[in-house]
Amino acid sequence: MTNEIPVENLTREQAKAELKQLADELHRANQDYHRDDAPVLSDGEYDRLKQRNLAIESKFPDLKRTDSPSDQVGAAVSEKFTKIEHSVRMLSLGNAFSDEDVVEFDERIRKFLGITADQPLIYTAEPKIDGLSLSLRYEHGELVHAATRGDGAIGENVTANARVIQDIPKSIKNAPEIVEIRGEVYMSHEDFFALNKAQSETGAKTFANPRNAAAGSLRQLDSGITASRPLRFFAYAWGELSAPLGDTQSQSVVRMGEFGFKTNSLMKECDSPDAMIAHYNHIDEMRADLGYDIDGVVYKVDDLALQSRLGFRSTNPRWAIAHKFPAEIAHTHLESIEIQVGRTGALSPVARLTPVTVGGVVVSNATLHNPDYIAGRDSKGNPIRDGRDIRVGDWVEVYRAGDVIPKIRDVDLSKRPSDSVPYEFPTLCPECNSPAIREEGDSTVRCIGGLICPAQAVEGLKHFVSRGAFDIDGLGNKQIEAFYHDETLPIKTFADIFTLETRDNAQLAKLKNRDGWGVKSSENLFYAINEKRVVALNKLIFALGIRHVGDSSASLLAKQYGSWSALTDAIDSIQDYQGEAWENLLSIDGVGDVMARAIVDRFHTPEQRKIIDDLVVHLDIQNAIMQDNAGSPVAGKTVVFTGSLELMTRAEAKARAETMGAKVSGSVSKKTDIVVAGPGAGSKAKKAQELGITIMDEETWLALISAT
Ligand SMILES: NC(=O)c1ccc[n+]([C@@H]2O[C@H](COP(=O)([O-])OP(=O)(O)OC[C@H]3O[C@@H](n4cnc5c(N)ncnc54)[C@H](O)[C@@H]3O)[C@@H](O)[C@H]2O)c1
Ligand SMILES: [Zn+2]
Repeated sequence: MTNEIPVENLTREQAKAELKQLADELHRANQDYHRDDAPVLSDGEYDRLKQRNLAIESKFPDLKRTDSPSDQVGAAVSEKFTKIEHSVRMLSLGNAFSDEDVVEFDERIRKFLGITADQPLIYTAEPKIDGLSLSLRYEHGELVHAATRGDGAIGENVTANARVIQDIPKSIKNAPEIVEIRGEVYMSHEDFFALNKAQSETGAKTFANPRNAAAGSLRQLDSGITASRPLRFFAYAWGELSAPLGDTQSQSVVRMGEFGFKTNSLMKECDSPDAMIAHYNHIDEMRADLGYDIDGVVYKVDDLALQSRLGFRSTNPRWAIAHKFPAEIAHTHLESIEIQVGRTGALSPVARLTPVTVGGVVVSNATLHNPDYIAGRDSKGNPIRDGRDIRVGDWVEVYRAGDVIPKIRDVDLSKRPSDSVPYEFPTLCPECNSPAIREEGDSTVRCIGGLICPAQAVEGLKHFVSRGAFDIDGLGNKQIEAFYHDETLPIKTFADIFTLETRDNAQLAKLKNRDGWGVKSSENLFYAINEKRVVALNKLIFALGIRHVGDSSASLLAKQYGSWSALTDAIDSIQDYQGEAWENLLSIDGVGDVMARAIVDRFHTPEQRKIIDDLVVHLDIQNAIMQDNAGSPVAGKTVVFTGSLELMTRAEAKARAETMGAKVSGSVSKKTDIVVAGPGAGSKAKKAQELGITIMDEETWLALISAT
């Protein structure tokens, strides 16, 4: 919704229609998030839609719907659970997104209560835990039931599950007859990572963030599953009480601690908006080191007598507000910088971060682009971030926009450790120790090791088998990694893929004994590989993974040269990036100097060339219909030369035929279209005659192909 109309310009009609649409969208988002633990929108986007809905409603109060999302808490309970009606409603919180919002919150409260600016008013400020809320009812000190928030009035009965959470006491001492303790069920970062790892090892579903993991784990029908999940609980509020727990918010929380609940040690009493904001900033700074997710800071009026005078408004208490952290931005430590080597040898710096949840997703890596970006320069050499460089140990600002890879936007110099040193970009490839070089005008540093570099070799193989290239069923990234490192039956080069079956049989079917492979799956793999021995020229060129040559460039090259031999002959004849063949290559629309050099370099480097030559002997490469030959009389035809040729050599005849879009074959079959027979043509000409195939002499053939 980038081109949405500003709220002040909306007509009544538009406002009405949009309120309907927002109600639907937010209703759906609430169900995805609260009932199904599977949000589709990011939290930032959800908050934005909700704010817009609110803004439209305040401009057109009479258009506010009866099912307005502003009046709803969470989502209706899932049918999976029995229901529990809350004796005191479980509410949501109003939001503050800026410091001004906090100041206004204080002003509103003072105005409501008639407390002037010079009179004291105490607030508590505490982390807003990003989990899901749970209400625990104790009667005579015994836990009798536990319920999720649900839609605020009716929650899901998760009593059996609450009983298996360690932080939740089964009974409490010295408590009033009826006590409802409310708080947040959450999962620590460490436990979240361990759970996801275990889940993925058993092929079970993994969770996007600790909140979803906590919600998914609590809302289980089998409490055995809940018990196996490391859930934690912080107490911060209460529902029905037969006697108060204290006179203030702070006292009540202390009392809950005495009952045996965990309470948050970062809760602080503040006497002004400034103090609240200062504590918010302090908590923001600690955020990355807490070990669990928080998404803001909650401020509450401390005095419970004032809280009850303030009361509620729709779905929120008037006496509290959640000051949210910006959803798509987070701050964290840069623990180290790692270099990843890609298929083209590019050394990509990756920041390893202390995990932090940004926009609902846990982020532990971010791209640092290239050496310049780390040093604080853009591609033109202009300073970025005012020239601030990025160092290991720094405190950095991470952001995500949409679904893109997280990035580091800025660094806080005030938090830089005094012993930190500027990052030195490696001059050797970390994978193969070959020199890593930065070419003129290129912001990227590259390993020159080519396919002797294991990183490039593995990435090159992954590309080779990818869709759009050889696309071999059953041979994906995971299998390539495994085969590359396998000792008995390795795949180190392209050709190794096509010799896999022979090598395997020679070793008495080793593959089928390997982990994850059986007779059937190895046979399937060999079948899939054999199917791909016949390959279109453009696919082969693309599969080689030559730098700058994507699939459309590969098709252009294939159309230009028509055949593999024409292509290699042309490139082999190029010297010092000059001459006719070089000019021809450059003349292809879409092939520039940089790409042309990359192609020539690839074919002219002996080790690299050997890899290609070793590969093509296993393939049946199909010619491309050449662009210029769309009208060629022999385009797409299969030609056989037999007998001795007098006007040209065999190699030349083949190359020229291929240049014209024909396919040259060594033997005559039903698929043959033309047989060019020179003197002494024997059995092939005879067979052609029997099959009724066109037979012509060399001269006629030459006339035919030069006619166009
Ligand atoms: N991505 C989505 O599609 C989607 C959908 C719905 C909701 N959401 C997210 O949830 C938020 C709204 O959910 P909400 O209704 O739970 O409101 P909320 O998260 O803004 O605030 C209310 C909740 O805060 C929790 N909380 C944590 N620590 C607390 C503390 N110390 N004191 C008091 N309460 C504390 C309680 O569970 C309480 O119910 C949105 O802002 C959004 O971030 C996202
Ligand atoms: Zn290398």
